[in-house]
Amino acid sequence: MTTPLSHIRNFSIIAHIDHGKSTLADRLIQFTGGLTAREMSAQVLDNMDIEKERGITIKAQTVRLKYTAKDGETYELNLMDTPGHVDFAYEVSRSLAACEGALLVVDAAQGVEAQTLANVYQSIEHDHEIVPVINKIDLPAADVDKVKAEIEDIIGLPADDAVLASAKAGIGIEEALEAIVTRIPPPKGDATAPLVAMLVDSWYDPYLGVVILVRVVDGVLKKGQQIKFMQAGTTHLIDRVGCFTPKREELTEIGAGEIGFITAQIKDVAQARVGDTVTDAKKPAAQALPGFKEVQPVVFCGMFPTDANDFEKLRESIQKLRLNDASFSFEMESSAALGFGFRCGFLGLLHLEIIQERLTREYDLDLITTAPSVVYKLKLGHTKNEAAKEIELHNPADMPDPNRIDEIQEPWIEAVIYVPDEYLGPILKLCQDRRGVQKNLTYVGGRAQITYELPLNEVVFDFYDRLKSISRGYASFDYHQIGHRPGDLVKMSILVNNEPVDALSMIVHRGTAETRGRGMCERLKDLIPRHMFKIPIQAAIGGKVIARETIAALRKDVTAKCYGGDATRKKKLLEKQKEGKKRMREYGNVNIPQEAFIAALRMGDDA
Ligand SMILES: Nc1nc2c(ncn2[C@@H]2O[C@H](COP(=O)(O)OP(=O)(O)OP(=O)(O)O)[C@@H](O)[C@H]2O)c(=O)[nH]1
Repeated sequence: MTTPLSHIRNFSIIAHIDHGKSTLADRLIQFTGGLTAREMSAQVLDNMDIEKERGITIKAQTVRLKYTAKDGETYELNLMDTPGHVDFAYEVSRSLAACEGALLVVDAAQGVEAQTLANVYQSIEHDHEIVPVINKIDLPAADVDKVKAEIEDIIGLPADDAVLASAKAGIGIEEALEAIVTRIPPPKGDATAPLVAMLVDSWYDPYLGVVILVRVVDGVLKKGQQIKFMQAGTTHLIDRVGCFTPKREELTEIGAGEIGFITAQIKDVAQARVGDTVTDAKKPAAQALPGFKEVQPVVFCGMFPTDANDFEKLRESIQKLRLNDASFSFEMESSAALGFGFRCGFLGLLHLEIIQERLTREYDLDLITTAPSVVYKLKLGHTKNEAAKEIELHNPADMPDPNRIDEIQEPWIEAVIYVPDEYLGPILKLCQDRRGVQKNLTYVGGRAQITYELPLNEVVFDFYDRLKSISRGYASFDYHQIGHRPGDLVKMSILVNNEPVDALSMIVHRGTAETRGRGMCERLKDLIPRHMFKIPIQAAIGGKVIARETIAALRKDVTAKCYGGDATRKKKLLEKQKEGKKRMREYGNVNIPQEAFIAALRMGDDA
């Protein structure tokens, strides 16, 4: 038996990072008896190690709670946890589409922040009923009245009846549950219509294969049913249906308005894309649900094993990770200097770092990650043998002959930054330095809301970190892509000991090339250890060197006395010095430590 629509409530919790979403979710689970105190681990919804360590939610999870309200009725509450970082915005959007309402958690000491706003607007777009929850009222710095005023002024939501809570201390939990039942509307749907369900999330489970989270809109999903994914066009036989309480529980069916999981002997998450519509294969719905969007990786980098013998291990590990994350892409790549590896695509730099960290930590791999790059569009003129064409460039090392390039286009974003007044000046300078175009600037209650258009390339590497450090953590930031635009862009090569290092080459704006080149050389100078010989580090555009640093020799330079002598003699001497040394990853005899590749891109204070 499925629960009647009137007794179902589907809601998510939206919040800025660290405002207490996961802690509140855990409390709701605990209060409704989903888990005994002993079963509650530190945080049940954030179930990946890295999520716990970084304190961020990556994959959306849904928990079904049974709550007997003060009206004496028992309700089925489906709580969706949503990721909080800009890199995972699409997953947030899908989760929101599966709900009728949201708890808006705002930190009583921090107040409304940019991510809160971005999520609230999305939630409002989905016609949600939003219940403000002012959390962390136990903190000495809590200022409930100020936060209420902010919710009303900035977001435009009535905050008089906001729930006052401390998720940590367990205050206001029942009030939050009552608000869910009384203020959030039940789902609408037609249990007798043909099956229409939204694919909200999918992940790989070693025992069950691909697990798919669905929100049934109309009809019923049953074990043994033949289903069809309308976008993918594939059909599958459902072998399990169930829900999480948060323990996995098997059911016989998931009815209209409900959220639950299915398995259907699917091997690869790429076959179950978030946003697809699930219908009955024999009695399909006339129309798919709106809003399906293929998520595209925006940041690319190469990943190579430090030890060439680990290539197969890297391939297997990447394949395993990909099983659980269809938004991450990879293809084989070979480089003269680095050997065999993979070119991988990510939703953002945080996504990249998470995957890199998992490969290193969970799969015990020693990796070299090349300079991340966004995707450029190139217009190429015709040659004797080839017609004019447009190509996408994922790897700066593949840049064609500049003479053939008619135009280079780079991706742009619109960013909304939210910052207390006193940090406004430095933030505007940062945006300006990153080639930003200011679109809007408004003040709301001592804070500025700034809208900028920026080239993604200038944001991807360390913009977020810089923003946080300039504003002592108070600025917040959210963005979406707004398409490609032509730019005066050039490829900058980095030469270490006169050898170009492909993995460090990057595409830069001509106007900032010199500053960037100088910055790169200076940072590399610190990152590369001293060797037996002097190492020139140069940044060059085409054949022209635009910046240079030199790493002094560690001890007496044995080649110094051969100036004017021939190159082979120099080489012999160097070979001799190298004898007996461990083989290292080398570029023209220079060993570059792996952290140098990303670290060199962090632009620091100079840009
Ligand atoms: N003092 C106090 N601290 C709280 C309260 N609720 C949560 N915290 C703390 O705030 C920090 C962030 O809480 P989380 O629940 O992980 O925040 P989150 O919003 O889920 O963060 P993301 O998953 O990154 O979006 C943790 O250190 C919590 O212990 C509260 O009511 N009072």
